[in-house]
Amino acid sequence: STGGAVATPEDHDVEYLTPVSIGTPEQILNLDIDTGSSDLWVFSSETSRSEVKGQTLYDPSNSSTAQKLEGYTWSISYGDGSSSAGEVYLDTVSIGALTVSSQAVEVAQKVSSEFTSDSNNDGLLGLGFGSLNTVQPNAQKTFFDNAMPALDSPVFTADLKAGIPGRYNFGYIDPNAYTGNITYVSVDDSQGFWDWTSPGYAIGSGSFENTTIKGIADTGTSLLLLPSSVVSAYYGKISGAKYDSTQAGYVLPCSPTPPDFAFGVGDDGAAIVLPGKYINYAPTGSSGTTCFGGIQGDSGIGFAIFGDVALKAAFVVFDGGSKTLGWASK
Ligand SMILES: CN(C)c1ccc(C(=O)NN)cc1
Repeated sequence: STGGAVATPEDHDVEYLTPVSIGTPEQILNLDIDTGSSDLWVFSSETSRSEVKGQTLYDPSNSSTAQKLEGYTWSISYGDGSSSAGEVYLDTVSIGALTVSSQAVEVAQKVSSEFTSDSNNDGLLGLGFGSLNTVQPNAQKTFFDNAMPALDSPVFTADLKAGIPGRYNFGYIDPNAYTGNITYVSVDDSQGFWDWTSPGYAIGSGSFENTTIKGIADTGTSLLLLPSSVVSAYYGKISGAKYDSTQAGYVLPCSPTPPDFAFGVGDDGAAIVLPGKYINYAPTGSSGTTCFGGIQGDSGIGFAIFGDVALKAAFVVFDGGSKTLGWASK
C-alpha cells in the first residue's frame, strides 16, 4: 500500500497542515505532521470549550468505529513550552489512500494557549519513534509504525515548500520530487528522534566549514536551530544583523537578501542549500525593514533542530526499515 496528502503552509511557513480522515463516517481534520513527536492527538468534543477557538473537533460518539481505551490517558509538552492532555480512543485513520484501521487517537481535554490560538491546527500527528509516545498505562504506536508492515516500502517522505503546498507520501519515493541523488545518513533513534549528524556548513560562496552538527529532522519545528558558533558566523556576514534580546533571537535587515546557507549531508560532499530568502523568516514590524532570522541558536536544547526552514529546501526520506534519513535537493 501507499498513501499521501498535501502539506499546506500557514503564515510564514510556521507550520504545515495536512488533511487526515478519522472515523466512520470520516471526520477530516487538518493536522500538523510532526516528526519530532510520537502522539496523534486531536481537538475533540471533549476539549474544554474555553480552549477551542475555531478548530475542527473530532467527536468519537459520531464514529461507529471508535472504541474507547478505558483508563488510558496522555499528556505531552513540546520544546516551545506548549502542552496538551486527554484520553484515548482507537479508530480508523487515513492519510490519502493509506488507512490504519486501529490507530490510537488521543483526544484532547486540555490544550495550552499556543494551541488554542492556532485556529487552523486541529492537532498533531507524530511520526517520531514509538519511545516518545506519552500514552499511559501502555504506549501506543504511531500511524507510520502501524502502517509500515503493509507499505510497499517502509518509508515516508517530506516534501515541504516555501509558501506553497508540498506533500507527505507514505510507502514510496516519488522520483519526480527531487533532483540529483538522495544521500542517506545514519539515524540515532535512542532518544526517539530522527537524529543525524551533518558534517558542517557553508555560508554564501564561502568555503565549507567541517564541524560536526548533531540534530533532529523535525517537521513540527518552524526554524533551523544550530550551534551558536554557526549562527554567529552566519549573522556576522550580514551588515545590520544582531541578536535582539527583546525578540529573543537574531534579527536582520530584510533587504538586501541575506547569503545562502548550506549544510552538509554525508561524507561525499553532498549539501542542502537554503536560499538566503528562507532566512528572512518574518518581518518583525509593520515597516518590513527588519526580519526575524530563520536560523537561530540551539542553546539549552542539547542538539540542533532541522525544522521547516531547512526541510523546505530538501526532499527528505524517513526510512523506518533501515532507520536512515535520505536528503536530496529539488
Ligand atoms: C503550538 N504548536 C502548534 C506546536 C506544534 C509542534 C511543536 C513541536 O515542537 N513539534 N516538534 C510545538 C508546538
